[in-house]
Amino acid sequence: MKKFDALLLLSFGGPEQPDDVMPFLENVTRGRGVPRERLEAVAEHYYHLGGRSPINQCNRDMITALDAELLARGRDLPIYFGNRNWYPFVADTVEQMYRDGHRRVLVFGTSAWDGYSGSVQYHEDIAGALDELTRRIPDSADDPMLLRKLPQFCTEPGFLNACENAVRAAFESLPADPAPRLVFTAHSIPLAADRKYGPVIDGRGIYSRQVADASAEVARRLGIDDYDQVWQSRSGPPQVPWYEPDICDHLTVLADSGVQSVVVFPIGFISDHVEVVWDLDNEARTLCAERGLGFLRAATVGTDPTFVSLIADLTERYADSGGDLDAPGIGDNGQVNVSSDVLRPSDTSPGGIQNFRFP
Ligand SMILES: CC1=C(CCC(=O)O)c2cc3nc(cc4[nH]c(cc5[nH]c(cc1n2)c(C)c5CCC(=O)O)c(CCC(=O)O)c4C)C(CCC(=O)O)=C3C
Ligand SMILES: [Fe+2]
Repeated sequence: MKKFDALLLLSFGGPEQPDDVMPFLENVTRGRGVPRERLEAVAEHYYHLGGRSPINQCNRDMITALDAELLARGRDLPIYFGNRNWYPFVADTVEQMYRDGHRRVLVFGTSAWDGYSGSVQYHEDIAGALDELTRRIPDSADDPMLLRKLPQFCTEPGFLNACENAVRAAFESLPADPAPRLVFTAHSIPLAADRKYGPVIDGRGIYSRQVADASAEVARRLGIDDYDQVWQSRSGPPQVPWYEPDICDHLTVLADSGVQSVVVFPIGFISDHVEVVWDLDNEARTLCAERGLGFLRAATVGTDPTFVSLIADLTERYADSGGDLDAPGIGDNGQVNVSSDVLRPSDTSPGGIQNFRFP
């Protein structure tokens, strides 16, 4: 039986220079009904940052940190980098991995959450890249490749620990009195989109419930009873309902109600990309400055050793437990041939462990 012998870090991608911005945004929004005006407004955010998103560098930093951690554990597992929306595109990376001889590949996706954007869309990316591989290298059918997507990690203690560390560090850097208000934020999505990925409980889909549950758990660990969990970076046509309140509207309400300072923690994202450095560090911070509301944005989990360690744990947990090509592909949740001693209850959920193979 072949062993998993490489890891693919699969992410969103971002532009590297001003000329990349519009083509990148067109890739992101193709077929998604985002109004042109919203696209142009978002392009401005990227231009303000020099036409460059920090996301690719964040991911490269993660690869460096993870590489060191895996080596320290005695695992020599090359890590490759592929994206959905910009270079290096995942189909090119998967082709390169194939040409380099890898046939059993683990995939780490850079979103913690279930639902379409965080999980299903990454599954589509993997399936699409494999499909493309069979066109680019028709012979690959005779010597096929298996990609195994590691599970969503929003309930993993390693992730929650890293979140807790980030928020605690923010609070410790501020005077304790008056206590700042803790505000969690994540990417808003349309209510209808959320309800497509369940189970739906009290009208909410899995993504919004996971964000609420993870926020509650981080607050509980910190002994904070009173906090808010809000949304950010809404797009889409105005008549379509998305999750609210928006972070900026909410900060206005807090300022009006006499709150003096806030710690904003972007629990929805793992690195300091544009939604964080523009929407929070710029828009939300400016609004707070105008309102006289103290603002501190807690760090994303980034390359916190606790978080890097979690990814290494996930890698090790699933690397040694079978890579047979007769394992079921996507849609066959719960039947992937992971040995039962490592299988977690959440592995059999849609965001759990998934094998993808040709075709
Ligand atoms: C849930 C979620 C995550 C978290 C899960 C995950 O991390 O994957 C996430 C992450 C990200 N979203 C990002 C950027 C963008 N998202 C957009 C649009 C949208 N996001 C959505 C949801 C999410 N997005 C949705 C429902 C849309 C509407 C269009 C659609 O239904 O797909 C648009 C188009 C313009 C606009 O409308 O804002 C852009 C440019 C970047 C990269 C930032 C950088 O470049 O540094 C990252 C990490
Ligand atoms: Fe997004």
